[in-house]
Amino acid sequence: MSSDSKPIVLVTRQLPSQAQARLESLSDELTIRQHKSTSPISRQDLLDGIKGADGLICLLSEKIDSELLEAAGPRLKVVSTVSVGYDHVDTAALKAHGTRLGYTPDVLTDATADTTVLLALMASRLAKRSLEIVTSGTGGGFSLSTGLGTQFTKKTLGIVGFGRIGAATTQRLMPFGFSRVLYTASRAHPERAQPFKAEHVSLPTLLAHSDLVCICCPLNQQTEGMFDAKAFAAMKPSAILVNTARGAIVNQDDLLAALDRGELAHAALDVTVPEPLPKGHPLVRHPNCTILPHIGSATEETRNAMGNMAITNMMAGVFAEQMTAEVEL
Ligand SMILES: O=CC(=O)O
Repeated sequence: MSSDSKPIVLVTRQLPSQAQARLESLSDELTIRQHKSTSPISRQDLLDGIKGADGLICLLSEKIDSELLEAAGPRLKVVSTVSVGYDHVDTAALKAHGTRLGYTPDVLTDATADTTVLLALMASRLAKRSLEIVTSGTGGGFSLSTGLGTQFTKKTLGIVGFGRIGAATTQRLMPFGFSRVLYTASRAHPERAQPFKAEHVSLPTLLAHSDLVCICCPLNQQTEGMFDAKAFAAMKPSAILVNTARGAIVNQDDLLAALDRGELAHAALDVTVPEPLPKGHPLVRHPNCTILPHIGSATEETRNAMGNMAITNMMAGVFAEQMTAEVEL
């Protein structure tokens, strides 16, 4: 194919190594424009790079809206996001533009559930405090009565959003000894819940009874700001909150006030608004808040699988074929 007639694809980031090699192997079929960096593309470079493109591979850091679609022009057939969440995409604008949307569910379920467990254990066993003591050299060694965390034996687990990641998180946490599992979801999932005897309850009931609350739901109009002052006031003062979904599900000002008031014991967050939080942000400094830099799916295996699925979705979109995972717009 001559370079003039080859479809043009914009890729907004350096992909993980195996996926990058596959992308480069497609250069006979595609004209690839790539922001070959591990840092986000600037908005201006995105708007310039998308002009006349047939396909886009993007990340959750890029806002896909009508301005971008207008800059792209009528050839843009597919947006393929390297993420399971697509709250950064204006789906109505995409539909109106006649552009398909690919995403990467399933392949990141295990890694994200692992990260949720990691944060739950870090919070329950006060890992932030212990790491700081060792790093600052202020620790006095083994202590019988200080630095004591809590354990999950005979406690109640609350899962907010009982999709693939919520269920995988529950499966991993059950061996820690939870005696009861509650979940909220827009509808009951009896089959998914059955192995754990998980009970479908309202959010207030889940918050009132859970010792560990894990947010595993997508960000949308219903869930934005769902964890606000009222929700924190309803939690057990001994409870731990883990968020590996999206930062905007939690009202961070309300969370800070709730932690200061002792309305919950600890918040462990993989996601925040913005990402990263500015240096010295009160939540970063808070002794009862543990923050990771959005590493939910960050394993070699998973990120390569996500990159590969995004390439497959992009190719299917550009050549009018069936995608591995397409969002119904
Ligand atoms: O947060 C990551 C994703 O949505 O894949």
